Formats: sequence, C-alpha cells, structure tokens
Amino acid sequence: MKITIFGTGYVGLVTGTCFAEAGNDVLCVDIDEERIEQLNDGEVPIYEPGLEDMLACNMDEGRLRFTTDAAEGVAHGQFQFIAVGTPPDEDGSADLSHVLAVARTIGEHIDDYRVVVDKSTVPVGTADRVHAAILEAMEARGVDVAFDVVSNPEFLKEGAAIEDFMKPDRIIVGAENPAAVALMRDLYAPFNRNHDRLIFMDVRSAELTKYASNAMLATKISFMNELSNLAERLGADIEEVRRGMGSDPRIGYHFIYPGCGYGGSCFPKDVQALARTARQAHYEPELLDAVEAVNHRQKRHLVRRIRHYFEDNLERRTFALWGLAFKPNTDDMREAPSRVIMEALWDAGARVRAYDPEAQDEAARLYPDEAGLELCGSPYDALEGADALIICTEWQVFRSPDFDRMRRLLSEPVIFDGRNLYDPEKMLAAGFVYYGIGRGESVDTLI
Ligand SMILES: NC(=O)c1ccc[n+]([C@@H]2O[C@H](COP(=O)([O-])OP(=O)(O)OC[C@H]3O[C@@H](n4cnc5c(N)ncnc54)[C@H](O)[C@@H]3O)[C@@H](O)[C@H]2O)c1
Ligand SMILES: O=c1ccn([C@@H]2O[C@H](COP(=O)(O)OP(=O)(O)O[C@H]3O[C@H](CO)[C@@H](O)[C@H](O)[C@H]3O)[C@@H](O)[C@H]2O)c(=O)[nH]1
Repeated sequence: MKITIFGTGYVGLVTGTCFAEAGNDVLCVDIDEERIEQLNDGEVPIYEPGLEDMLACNMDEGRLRFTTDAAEGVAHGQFQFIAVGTPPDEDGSADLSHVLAVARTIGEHIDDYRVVVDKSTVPVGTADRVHAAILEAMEARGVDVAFDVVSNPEFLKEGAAIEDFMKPDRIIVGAENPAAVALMRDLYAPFNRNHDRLIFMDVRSAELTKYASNAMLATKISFMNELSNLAERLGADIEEVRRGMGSDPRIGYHFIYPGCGYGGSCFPKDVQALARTARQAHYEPELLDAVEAVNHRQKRHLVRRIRHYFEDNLERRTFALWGLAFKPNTDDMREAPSRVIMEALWDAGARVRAYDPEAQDEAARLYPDEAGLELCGSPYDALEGADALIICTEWQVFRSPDFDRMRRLLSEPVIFDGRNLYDPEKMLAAGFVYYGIGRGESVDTLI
C-alpha cells in the first residue's frame, strides 16, 4: 500500500518505518529541511532503540523515503497520515496550527480519493476541522475529490516505540465511512494477526479515547505520588504499599511507581488539554486539575528535600545529577523533572554535574549558555567532588552501581533518589544518607 506520513518526529518516524517494515511503500514529509537532509543521509535525529537499523534497512530496500515536497506527499499515498506536533498553547489547549496546515496542504494538492488519518493527539472535534480545512482548500481550486478523515490515535511509548507499534495492545480507529473502515482494516492487518486488536468506533470517541488513556495513566502516577507524600508523614514505605496494592489485579502493577513527577511530551500537555476541553464544554475538571497540580508539586519535591538537608543554603554547592531524559531509553527532555530540579538549583546558586546515557546532546542544546551545568563522561565522573547525588531517571546502568566508589567520589555521601532505585536499609549500612520518595522520612515543615 502507498502511505504518506506528514511529520517525522517520534510518532511519524516510527509509524513510517514500521509500515515500511510491513512491506508498504512509505513517503515521509516534513517542513524541517535539515531533518529531512539528515534522514536522507541515514541519520536518525532521535534516539529510539531499534529505529536506526530498521530505518536503514527499509531505506535500502526502497520502501521508505523522505522529502520536504508536500505536493509529492499528497500525490503518493492513498493514506495520508498526519503525525505533526500538537504542543500546548498558552491556555493549555492543544495548538492545532500544524495539523490544520497539513490539512490545507492536502486540500491544495489532492486529485484522487484519499484517507486522511489523524495520528496526532487532538481534541474532540478536530477531525471535523481537518475535513473543513481540506474542503476549503479544494473549493478554492474549484475541484471536488472524495476523501475521508479518520482518527487513529497513537499509543506508543518513547523508548519502546517500535515494540509498541509492531505489537500494539489495541489499534483505535474512529471512522464513519465503511469504505474507510475496510481500508484501515487492510492497512493494519499485518499488526493484527493473533487477536483482533482493531477497535472501530465513531471519530469523536476515538479522539477522546487517546486523552482518556493518558489522563488515566497520569492519574495513577499522581495518586501514587500523593500517597507517597502521605507515607512520608506516616512513617510508611510507599514501595511496600505499591507492592501490596499492585497485587490486586483490579489495580495492577503498571504505572503505580512513585517518583519525582511525570514528564515527557504527552502526559503534561494532554492532561492540561483535556482539562481545557472540559472547561470549554462547561464542565469543571476537578480530578484532572488535581492530577496536574500534584505533578507540579512533585517535580519540586526533591528540591525541597535538598534545601531542607542543606539548611536552605545551596550557594556554591555542587550536585551530581544522574538522568536528564524524562524517562529511560530516550534522549527526550521535554517536561523532564531533571529540568525543574536543575533550574531550581541554578537559581539558588548551585552547580550541576550531570550524566545521562543519551540525553546529553539535548541538554547542551537546551542550555547552551548555562555556566552552572557540566556534562560528564560517566556516572562516576559526575560524582567527583559533588555535595550530593540526585537521581532523576531510572536508566538500567544506575541500578547496580559501585557504591564504594561512589562514596569515595562524593564529598558528602548523600543521595536524593527520585526513582526509588535502592534499598534504604542497605544504603544506610553502606554509609550513605539516603532519601527516596515516600519512604518514611518527612520534610513536611517545608512542603
Ligand atoms: N512522542 C510520543 O511518544 C507520542 C506518542 C503518541 C502520540 N503522540 C502525539 O503525536 C503527535 C506528534 O508527536 P511527536 O512527539 O512525534 O512530535 P515531534 O515534535 O517530535 O515531531 C513533529 C514533526 O512534525 C513536523 N511538522 C510540523 N509541521 C509540519 C507540516 N506542516 N508538514 C510536515 N511536517 C510538519 C515537525 O517539523 C516535526 O519534525 C503529537 O500530537 C503527540 O501528542 C506523541
Ligand atoms: O509508574 C510510573 C510510570 C511512568 N512514570 C513517568 O511518567 C512519564 C511518562 O512515561 P511513559 O508513559 O512511559 O512515557 P511516554 O513516552 O510519555 O508515553 C505516554 O504518552 C504517550 C504519548 O501520548 C502515549 O502514547 C503512551 O501510551 C503513554 O504511556 C515519565 O516521566 C515516567 O517517568 C512514573 O512516574 N511512574
């Protein structure tokens, strides 16, 4: 099948590459010339495990191509995927300008039946706006070509994106026209072999399913973070509580890890956008607001602990920080808790020696002139002479480090662990002052 993908970010690149891997003829379009040039040279602009090899292999086989030529893109694919960004606007609502720009482009060039598939995360009603934008551009040209607009939200997780796309839990398709339903079923047949993972529904329900899923997951995390703060005050250990709760299959073990807050390009913006949608529909989203507020507070939790420990004087102190990315196995630092923590430390006059296996280039790009940031060659380099270690991301390499070496390198053996990687009792026995999240040590005077 011939497929065009608009947008070569995390979603567009993974979608395009995986469809090509299934034997389709895929053309990816982006307005970012530098990015397309890089991709045509075989360079992958993001870190996503498995992507580079799969992309190279499909480019070699001629099934995957990249261009900035939107007209060529519209001419190519019977399926026109929209996978461009929908960043938050100032009021928290989703900025649809990129999505609607692609819709207009399709309307300007369409000359045969097309299924326009919206893969970007967009508020309920966006498919209608995409439809109207295509129609308007077609009418301006005086042409009338049949097309369908379908909602097909994406559920991949960064760091596991290829696996999530190739073996999805479910494929949600919102489509009204039976012809478009049939085409979408054929398109996804290779990813739908053992159980039927395709769930068809009306377009608006599909659009809402995406926000509902992300908001539910974010709610689980904020709930656990709220409980972790309570556990600290009550002298309980949230890790024991988590194990106890997770063993109930109605609750489950997934997404109940307390930490230094959720980040990334999706949960923060999608919770806010859904709350905004609710307000526009004259509904007060009390739970969603609380999920967001708890997360905002949680990202500052370790900073309060650190301030408390150092008696509110961080001037000229140096902190080692492990993990810049918002989660392991990605180089993405969008909304990462590490950023909130580093920025607060810099504001207080401290310096940060940071290490991340993949996100250091991104940190250098985000903070080019920050004198308080030093990017280090290894986790141990970062510790040299630091007053304490702060852990923001649970990369595998941080799970079983050489604690003796760490103690020797740190000028004070103090660890603020935002991901509960270690056993507090063992850390105490190893001579560390160790603070996790929700583990029976309260700094409630400061919270
Ligand atoms: N990142 C994720 O893990 C993830 C997962 C599921 C859904 N989503 C959703 O998918 C969408 C895309 O997310 P992303 O993280 O891939 O975004 P991204 O910011 O990484 O990439 C978006 C790309 O679209 C390109 N673009 C913008 N306007 C364009 C246009 N008119 N024509 C062609 N290309 C254009 C940009 O240059 C950029 O390369 C968002 O709505 C997001 O919420 C993201
Ligand atoms: O128990 C948990 C699980 C996750 N997190 C944090 O939550 C954030 C998001 O993690 P994750 O969901 O694994 O990553 P994303 O790549 O942002 O994926 C989410 O957002 C995507 C974009 O919409 C969706 O497609 C995915 O289904 C959804 O999981 C990260 O900061 C994690 O550290 C926790 O704090 N505790």
